[in-house]
Amino acid sequence: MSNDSLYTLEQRQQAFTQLREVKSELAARGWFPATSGNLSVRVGDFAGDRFAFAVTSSGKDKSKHTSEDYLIVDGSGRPIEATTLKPSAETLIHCEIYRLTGCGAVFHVHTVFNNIVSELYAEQGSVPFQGVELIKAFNIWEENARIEVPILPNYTDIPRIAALVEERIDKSVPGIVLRNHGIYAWGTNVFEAKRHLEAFEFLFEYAYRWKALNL
Ligand SMILES: CSCCC(=O)C(=O)COP(=O)(O)O
Ligand SMILES: [Zn+2]
Repeated sequence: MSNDSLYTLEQRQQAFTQLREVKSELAARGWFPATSGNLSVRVGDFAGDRFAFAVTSSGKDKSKHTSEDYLIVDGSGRPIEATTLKPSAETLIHCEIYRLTGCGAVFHVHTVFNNIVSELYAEQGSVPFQGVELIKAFNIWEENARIEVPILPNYTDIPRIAALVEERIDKSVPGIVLRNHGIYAWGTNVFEAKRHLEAFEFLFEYAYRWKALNL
C-alpha cells in the first residue's frame, strides 16, 4: 500500500487506465475542445474523511496520450506523490463532489449545448427537465419525473465556486453546471459517471433544440 494505505499501486494503475479509456472516448466526440475539461476517478476507499483520486493534469490536450496525463491528489486536491505535474485547475470542485457524495468518478466537459442551455436558464438557477425517458439514466424511475440541474456562477476563483457546491448540489441529480462553462457529472464508478454525463448531454441538446423549435 502507498500513502498511508489509501490505495495500492494496482489501484493507481487501474485508475490511470480507466481515465485513459474514457478520455479517449470523450475526446472522439469532441468534448474536450481547446484543452478544456477534466476527469478524475477515486483510488481506494474513503478512510474516514481521507481519500485520494487520480485526476487529469492541467492544460493538456485531452485528445492525446502522454506519460504526463494523470496524477494522484488527496481530498484537498494536493498531489500526494512526488511529481512536477499540476492537477487540473478545477480539482477543488472534484474534491467537494467526492466529499459530499462519496462517489467514485467525476467527469467535466465543455460543450456548446451545455454552455448555451446554462445561459438560457441562468436566471432560474437550474435547468428543468420533465418526462424525458433518459432521466431514468439517473436511476429515477417515477412516472413523468422532473429534475432540476443546478447552475452555479462561473467565478474565475475556483475555491469560490467549490464553496457553493454543498448548498446547490441535489443528491438525486448527479450533475451541476457552471454558467457558460460546462458540466460536472459523477457516479459510483467510471461506467456510471459516463452514463450520467451522456444523459446530461442528451438532455441539454434536447433543451436547446426544444427552445429553438418554439422561438
Ligand atoms: C481552456 S479551458 C479553461 C480551463 C477549464 O475550464 C478546464 O476545464 C480545463 O482546465 P484544466 O486545468 O483541467 O486543464
Ligand atoms: Zn472547465
